[in-house]
Amino acid sequence: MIKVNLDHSSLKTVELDNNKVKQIHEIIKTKSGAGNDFLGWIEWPEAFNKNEYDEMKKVANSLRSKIDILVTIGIGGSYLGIRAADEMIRGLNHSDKIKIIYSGHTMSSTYIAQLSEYLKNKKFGICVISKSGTTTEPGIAFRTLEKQLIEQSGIEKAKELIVAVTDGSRGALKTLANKKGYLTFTIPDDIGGRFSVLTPVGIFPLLVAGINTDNIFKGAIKAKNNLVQNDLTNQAYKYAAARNALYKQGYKAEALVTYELQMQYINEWWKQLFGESEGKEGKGLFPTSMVFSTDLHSMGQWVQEGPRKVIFETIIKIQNPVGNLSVELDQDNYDGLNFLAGKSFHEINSVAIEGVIDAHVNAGKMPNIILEFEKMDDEQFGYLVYFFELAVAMSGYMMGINPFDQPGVEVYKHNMFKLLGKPGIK
Ligand SMILES: O=P(O)(O)OC[C@H]1O[C@H](O)[C@H](O)[C@@H](O)[C@@H]1O
Repeated sequence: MIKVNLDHSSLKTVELDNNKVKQIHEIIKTKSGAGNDFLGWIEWPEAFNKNEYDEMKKVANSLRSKIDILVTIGIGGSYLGIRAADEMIRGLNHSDKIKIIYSGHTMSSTYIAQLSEYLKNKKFGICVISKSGTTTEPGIAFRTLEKQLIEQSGIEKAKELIVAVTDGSRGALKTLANKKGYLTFTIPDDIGGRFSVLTPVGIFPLLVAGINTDNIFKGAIKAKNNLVQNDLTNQAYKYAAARNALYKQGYKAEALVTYELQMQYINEWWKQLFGESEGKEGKGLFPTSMVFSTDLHSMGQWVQEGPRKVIFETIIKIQNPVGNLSVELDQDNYDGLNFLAGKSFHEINSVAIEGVIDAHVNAGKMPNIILEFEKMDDEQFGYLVYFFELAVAMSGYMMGINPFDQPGVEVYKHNMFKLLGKPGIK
């Protein structure tokens, strides 16, 4: 369901380090590398707690009958994957009765004030998500919106409308939820935040959104069963080895490019996955992203003629679109576009992809890795999550770092707490 095409990458097969891939495959398989206590995502698509899943389905169904809006409150791994899945699967203008609104990923006073205003007199529920249970952004957003929900619905009703997803036993959010009588679902200890979208972090809100999460798991299991080879025939490893080979040649950044507007948050989710996993010890490709053809009209000039050997592109190409409209024939043809009449939008988008690849690779000397995706639905979402998680494990180990920690993120948090006067922080 994902094929890696290196025809336009300028890489020769010998530049991909098959031996290293084989060694690291053993390390991943035997769980003997750095950060090996965070490999729970490997078995998760089959090993997840089925009773908890059934319970989540029940709670989500009951919540669907009581609300119009689900406000999820979370940041980083407790935010991006949910939005990525929702927008990719349901689309940007869907007709499902439940709308998801995201909060807790900003401390912008304007954003929270406007959201709070918007939620006045609306039927909403809250899913507050934090693995550590101590993150400031979701913590303060929850204080505000929880209070509003209680005021709007009364304390007893609010208890039915608030669900927390957090650690099974530790953290302030777990304590708070227990004390106040809010339902909780568990993020396993051995799955880090950025690897957690297939845990209750993503699955519970997506169930509330009416998304078929069985199909998401089906896709993830398919990936788990497909991506078993210990060498470059494994497509996730091939992608990891290719980006490492370009990194070795001196490239500093990788832009993930999608031609599908509703996959913009796949890009955002991917940026956290690769950025937090690899940006360590002075190493790591800078993960950036673009949406084409939108950004060709703003970034296209830089990509075509800016400095070379800085950035390479990884293009997501969708084989089968969801809908397939065609351009209409217009009698007057004032815009001169009748030469496109009868052609489908997908055909035109696909031709654009070919044209752009040719312009960027041949004229622009910009390597392109192509990721061929079969489609853009629930099953494909599960597949791509597993694919990229396995790829980043391989890629991070190839770079010689621990892909499963994020020590650098703590530095800003410490400074912020110090400036805000948090007790016990010097
Ligand atoms: O889920 P939480 O514990 O609230 O964490 C949310 C996010 O914030 C942290 O700063 C980490 O760097 C991320 O990896 C994490 O996804």
